[in-house]
Amino acid sequence: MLQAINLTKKYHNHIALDSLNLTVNKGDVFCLLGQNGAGKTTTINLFLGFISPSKGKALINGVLVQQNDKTTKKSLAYIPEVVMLYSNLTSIENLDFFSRLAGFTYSKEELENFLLSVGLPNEAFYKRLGQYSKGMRQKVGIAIAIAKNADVLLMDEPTSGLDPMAINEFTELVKDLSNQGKTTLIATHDLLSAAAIGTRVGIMRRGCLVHEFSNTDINANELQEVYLETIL
Ligand SMILES: Nc1ncnc2c1ncn2[C@@H]1O[C@H](COP(=O)(O)OP(=O)(O)OP(=O)(O)O)[C@@H](O)[C@H]1O
Repeated sequence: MLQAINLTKKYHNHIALDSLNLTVNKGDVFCLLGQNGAGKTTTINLFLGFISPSKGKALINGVLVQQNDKTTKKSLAYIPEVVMLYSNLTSIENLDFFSRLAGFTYSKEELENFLLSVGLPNEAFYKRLGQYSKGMRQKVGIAIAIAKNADVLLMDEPTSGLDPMAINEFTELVKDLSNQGKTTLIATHDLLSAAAIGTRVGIMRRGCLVHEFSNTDINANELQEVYLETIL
């Protein structure tokens, strides 16, 4: 579970995030929408402990996030827009390396099963990442998150630059993870994906969360209308 309590980040006199109150429960996929500079990445960075709040708290599974404290990082996986992996290693080697870093040692068969579970084709397992598309790299990133046993996933612009087929595969994968009980927070500009994946959707404006919907409250067209009204 993720919680923000009056979470605030100031840079000098500029408020990047203004008293955010948010709870993302187990199994929820919360999609944060908002224009450039609305405060989405700041929110993610505060949960990651990359930056510290000026006021308020970020909690992961009830534990306070603190910069340079590894406690909350163990239950977290971060999928950035471009997943950073070793291009000269295969996906199996990357997965093995990052799993060991997180304290897990898996057999070859177990590693292959993680990659299969995210929909990576067998023939890609032993190819170097340098030959992978963006969508395939992202799948390896998600396999690493699963292998690390992370129950909270933070994603920043995960569908940016993906083709429609890859977006569709990503959507199905996130839904599966949600059904398995993962807690997911996604910062995105992709309204259609947010409407398709989000169990909840929030719209930010100038550091504030100004709207919050459950997926049963709103469809993609209505979401687009509210979004456009919000940013005008
Ligand atoms: N290190 C920093 N120093 C000063 N201001 C910053 C810093 N990081 C972010 N900001 C400011 O904080 C505000 C929120 O930025 P943030 O990156 O969270 O927005 P965003 O919603 O993720 O935007 P985008 O969609 O472009 O990624 C912006 O006004 C940005 O300029």
